[in-house]
Amino acid sequence: MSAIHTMPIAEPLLEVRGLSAGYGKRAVVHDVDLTVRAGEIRVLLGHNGAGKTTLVRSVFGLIRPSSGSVRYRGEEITKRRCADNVKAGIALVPQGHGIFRSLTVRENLELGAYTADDPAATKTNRDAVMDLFPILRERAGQIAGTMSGGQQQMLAMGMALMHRPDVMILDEPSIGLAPNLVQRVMEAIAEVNRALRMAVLMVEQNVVHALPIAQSVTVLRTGRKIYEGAPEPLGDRQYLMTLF
Ligand SMILES: Nc1ncnc2c1ncn2[C@@H]1O[C@H](COP(=O)(O)OP(=O)(O)OP(=O)(O)O)[C@@H](O)[C@H]1O
Repeated sequence: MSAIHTMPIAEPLLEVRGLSAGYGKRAVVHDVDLTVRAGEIRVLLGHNGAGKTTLVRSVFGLIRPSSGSVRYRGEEITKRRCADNVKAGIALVPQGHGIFRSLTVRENLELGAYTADDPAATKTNRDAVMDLFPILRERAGQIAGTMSGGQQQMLAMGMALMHRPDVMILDEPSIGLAPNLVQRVMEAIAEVNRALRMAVLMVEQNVVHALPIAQSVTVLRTGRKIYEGAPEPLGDRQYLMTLF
């Protein structure tokens, strides 16, 4: 008798269902479903203004959705405060890094653990983050704003990792970076995902650099989901053009 081998499907960590959100009376995201499974990298693609940032900020609790729900590990978290989401294991690295430019790298990492009240754990986590990003150890005493854009992005991720999240939401980590730095940042994201088995939801416009590290992809156009699936079909430029 032959056995049927199937890949185990990882449990869903974040489940977004029918989410709509906007600003005042203006609806920007319409009825979007999206799932992030444990350990995967899901890339959220779409043009400028497609609603990607609005969607991830709504998931994280920075914007109150007008309808729909967000569940984390099966628990309803729609409209929960973002500080509680951070404590529960969700991290957001905002567009433009969100670092404190006039503080040192070390101080930034310590501020990344601001909701933790265990100095010993903070030190252990800081050491672990510096093992993952050796440049942050080398530059520990440097003023963060004087580092390169790529290094600042690593620091922003390092700050998010201080809480040992299970899922990290990255909003356009490639923005403003030279192509060689984009490549390095993508490799760092893939490495963090592998080493920590941490799920990633990454907003990107840079299809060329984002697709190689994606395990699943969602594409938004004018606030609606128009593609959901594997990254491979999007490698076909002509097909991609029909979506964008
Ligand atoms: N704070 C705000 N107030 C009002 N409208 C906003 C606000 N932020 C974004 N918008 C509008 O919502 C729409 C979606 O913006 P959003 O930033 O979510 O898109 P995006 O896909 O992330 O784009 P980008 O790649 O440029 O960041 C845009 O038309 C934008 O002008």
